[in-house]
Amino acid sequence: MQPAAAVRACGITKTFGDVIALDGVDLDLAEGQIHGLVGPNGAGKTTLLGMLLGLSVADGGSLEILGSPVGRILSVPDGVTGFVDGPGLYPELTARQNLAALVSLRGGAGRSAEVDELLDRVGLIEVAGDRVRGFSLGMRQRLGLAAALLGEPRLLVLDEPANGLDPGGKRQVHRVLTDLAEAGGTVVLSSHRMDDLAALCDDVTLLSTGRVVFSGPVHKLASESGELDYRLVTTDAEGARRFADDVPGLSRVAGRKSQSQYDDQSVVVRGPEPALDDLIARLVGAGIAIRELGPVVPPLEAAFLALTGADAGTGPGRDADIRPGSTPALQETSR
Ligand SMILES: Nc1ncnc2c1ncn2[C@@H]1O[C@H](COP(=O)(O)OP(=O)(O)OP(=O)(O)O)[C@@H](O)[C@H]1O
Repeated sequence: MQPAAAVRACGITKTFGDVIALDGVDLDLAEGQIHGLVGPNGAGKTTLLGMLLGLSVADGGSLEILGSPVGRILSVPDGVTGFVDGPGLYPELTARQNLAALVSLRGGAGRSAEVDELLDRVGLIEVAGDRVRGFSLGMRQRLGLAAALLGEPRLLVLDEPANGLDPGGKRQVHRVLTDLAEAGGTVVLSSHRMDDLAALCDDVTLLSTGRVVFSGPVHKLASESGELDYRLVTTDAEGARRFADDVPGLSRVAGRKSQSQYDDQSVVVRGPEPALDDLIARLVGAGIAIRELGPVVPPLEAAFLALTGADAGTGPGRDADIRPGSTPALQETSR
């Protein structure tokens, strides 16, 4: 049986004056899923998330949240929580008092055990008695997440929840979100970090200028990357270049200078995977060992750039194929 839909959006439009923020967006989120929303700055992610939180209404299209239709009024069903543009917190109150205030606003006095349990889950129990005014960005994010988790939401909506988090904090937040989804809750979050989305999300929706340009499993998005550039570091760079020039379908491209100690020994090639396999087999056959091999731009990032039309000139050596016999000059970048 298909899981029930937590969100069903069809043809959502939203304009701000002349700006079309959302332009016929469809979104189907199954219950128990973690869904990622990704896209360039200004793509419409926050606008869409705000709508799911009842902070704004669509100009056109239909929206159903947790089985209830949402009309043209600012409201969403019970069980929807989250934040966009950072969590709203009381700076003069402590972390514990912030959560307790929310509990009592919702008529749930006497649930202090839940408050402390949540503070513990997001890694703030040690600073539960400190005023939020002195909290770092990452600590505020953690507290905002704890606030959103009060009362066990059925749909949790988060705008860049990993913003400002250190690696440990990120892992903690990932665990909290995964636990919620395993318990049947639905999470929809935006992020600019493709690696975070890959680690966390079942499906992703890629928005570009208010339109959906991809929606589906993360691994399928990766397969939209087209041909990738691969950097190879071998024990014989000159030999590797010669072999690369001989492999049909493979071209050598100029690599950007990276921090790698192997820069002078690396070769960057572009082509389909079978051609890359052919090169590897030839190198190994010739006794040239491979020390490093990987895509220069990770596949998810490459897919993002390709589908949003943002890849022109961003790849290393784009439009700078190297002819056999020439020496690849590593390009300096400003990074
Ligand atoms: N309240 C508003 N008034 C006017 N324009 C707005 C408003 N909110 C959003 N926009 C515009 O709508 C478009 C989409 O904005 P939105 O904030 O949804 O994008 P985003 O994908 O979240 O971007 P970012 O990654 O930079 O946060 C942008 O062009 C933005 O300038």
